Amino acid sequence: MKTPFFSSDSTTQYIRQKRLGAFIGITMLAIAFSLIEKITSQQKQDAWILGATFVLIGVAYLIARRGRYELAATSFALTLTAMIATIHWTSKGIYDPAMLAYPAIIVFTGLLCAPWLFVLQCAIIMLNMSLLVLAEVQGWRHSTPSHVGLGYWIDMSLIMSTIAISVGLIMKDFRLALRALQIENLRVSNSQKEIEFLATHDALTHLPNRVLARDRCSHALDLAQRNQQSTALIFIDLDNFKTINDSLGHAAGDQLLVEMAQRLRHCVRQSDTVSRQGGDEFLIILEQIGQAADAIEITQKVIHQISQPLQLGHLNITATCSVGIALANSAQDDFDSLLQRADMAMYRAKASGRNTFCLYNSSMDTKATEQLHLESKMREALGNSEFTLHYQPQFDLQSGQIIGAEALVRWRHPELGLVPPGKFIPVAENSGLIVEMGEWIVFEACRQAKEWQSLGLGNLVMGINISPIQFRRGDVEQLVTSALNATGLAPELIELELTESLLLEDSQHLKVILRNLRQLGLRFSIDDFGTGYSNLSYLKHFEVERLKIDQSFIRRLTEDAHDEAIVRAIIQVANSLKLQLIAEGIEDQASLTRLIELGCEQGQGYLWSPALPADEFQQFVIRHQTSRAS
Ligand SMILES: Nc1nc2c(ncn2[C@@H]2O[C@H](COP(=O)(O)O[C@H]3[C@@H](O)[C@H](n4cnc5c(=O)[nH]c(N)nc54)O[C@@H]3COP(=O)(O)O)[C@@H](O)[C@H]2O)c(=O)[nH]1
Repeated sequence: MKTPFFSSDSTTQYIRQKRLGAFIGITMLAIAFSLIEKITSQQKQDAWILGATFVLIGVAYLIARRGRYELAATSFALTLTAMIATIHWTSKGIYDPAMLAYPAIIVFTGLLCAPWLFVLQCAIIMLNMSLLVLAEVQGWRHSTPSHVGLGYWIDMSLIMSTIAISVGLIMKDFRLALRALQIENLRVSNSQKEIEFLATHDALTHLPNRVLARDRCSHALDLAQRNQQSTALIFIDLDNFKTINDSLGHAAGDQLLVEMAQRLRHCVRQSDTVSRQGGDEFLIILEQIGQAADAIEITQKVIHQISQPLQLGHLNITATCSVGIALANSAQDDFDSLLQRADMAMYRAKASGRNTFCLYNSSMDTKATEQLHLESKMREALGNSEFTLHYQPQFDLQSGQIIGAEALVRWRHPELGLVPPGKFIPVAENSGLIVEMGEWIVFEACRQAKEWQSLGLGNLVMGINISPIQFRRGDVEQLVTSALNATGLAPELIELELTESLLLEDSQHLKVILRNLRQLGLRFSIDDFGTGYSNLSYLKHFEVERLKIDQSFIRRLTEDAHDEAIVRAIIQVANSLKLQLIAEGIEDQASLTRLIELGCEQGQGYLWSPALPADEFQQFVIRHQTSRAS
């Protein structure tokens, strides 16, 4: 139902209810005064009418108190109309001061009652006045002007003050409603501005988003074309942002992004655009630049600024970034093509060790196409069972016993032949395919280990390489648990080989997974130990059983004093941390002898055997065990 006041929301409803009470109260007071005056001046008829009206309005008041506001307002309006009409006919007709109350009653009904009542009331008043005038004109009734005296003054004053107070209240409501309307308008216009801003800007950093960056870049490309200049797109990706976010929390991550956004803004001119693409990726569009050297200079400034220390809570953090630069060099270049090239260059910068930049060149396209080609072949290979596992035996150097095997994946492609893992594992990692491939590897390695155990080959520990990407994108805990359940292999016979770079991420998520797997009984080793980082503090946070000395140190062990020094240091670290140690890549007797002298306990390498297909490995172990027994 349509309501006669501003709107039907709860605020106006409240105002209407409050006003109904006030109007009834004021009117009852005025009628009470008038009633006293009529009684004292012996105007019995008027006194009866006023008395009846007082009672009826009192009833309306009680109805309102019970929450039936519509009914209360209707009875109040009709009672007043009936009272005035009756007074006109019983008292001084058209000369009666009660005539003055009509406008107030009309306003009241218009404000508080239903529209139909307003129309009905106006019709009743018009009809009543017409009949009064008709009666006067026809001489059926003769109205005498009011006697001007105290009674007249009281009637007029009561009517006028009732109207004045009611109008005053209405004006107050009106002003309140106007103010509410203004505030609402302001709020709407602010929200509209905010929506417009967010359509083109990033909510966290307030930098232009990709939509605006695209627009600015197109504009810059047009301008550069006209002025025979170039446009550079710089793609910035913060290194290890996920680690910071995971370990310090999202609030700290947000603070870092806001700070980095400000630093980037300070690196460029006002006319250049700094944009946030999402996550930890930013873009800079350099307008009207002359040559690549200009973009490189700004990129170096960016790398320097980003690597300045930053206070996050109580920690002093140093962030770094990897940057790709692409320069527009033809009229066909657009935002998307530039972005794709800058992105490729950024990945190249990441691959070459992070905290550096790379300028795009066309050879990257060839490499990228090759990788895409390999990636699609790998997807097919997974379906066609072209992957297989080879196993390299691992030895106890004192006893000469085989203690385990490392599972190493191989790809036999029908046309490409045997593709080395060094070529396809990085592509699988970049594309995320390593997750699916890794699932197959874990299941197959567990199945094979169980089979050998059942065949009586002994309790060989199976080493399985797990890529950091599997921890980030896959569910390693779930994977290993289901592989163990499915094959029935004892968890102690599995060793997951982790990379140093993974443990350096120091993520809470990783700690939880490793702790849960350790509780199952699994072992862990650190692969390629010694190649990565001098800071070994991560060994405190992650419990591992074994370090694997990288083969690059073993290869020149007997020729290079440096390598020997490193191997000796690693052996000392392992001894003091009470960790097992295995040297990989042992190819000759001299290296083996030296390693035993230095105190290394375990080894693997071509000296004994390369990684072998499962059946050959089985024969190898049987031969080895037989020769040792005889
Ligand atoms: N995530 C996974 N990564 C895997 C898996 N299988 C292999 N890989 C990784 O690929 C890289 C290359 O592996 P591969 O070509 O198999 O080379 C391994 C050995 O064959 C080789 N090796 C062993 N002994 C010798 C030796 O005496 N001389 C010599 N020149 N090479 C030798 O070394 C590689 C051992 O690698 P790792 O112990 O892992 O460091 C390699 O990085 C593999 O990790 C997989 O299933 N998942």
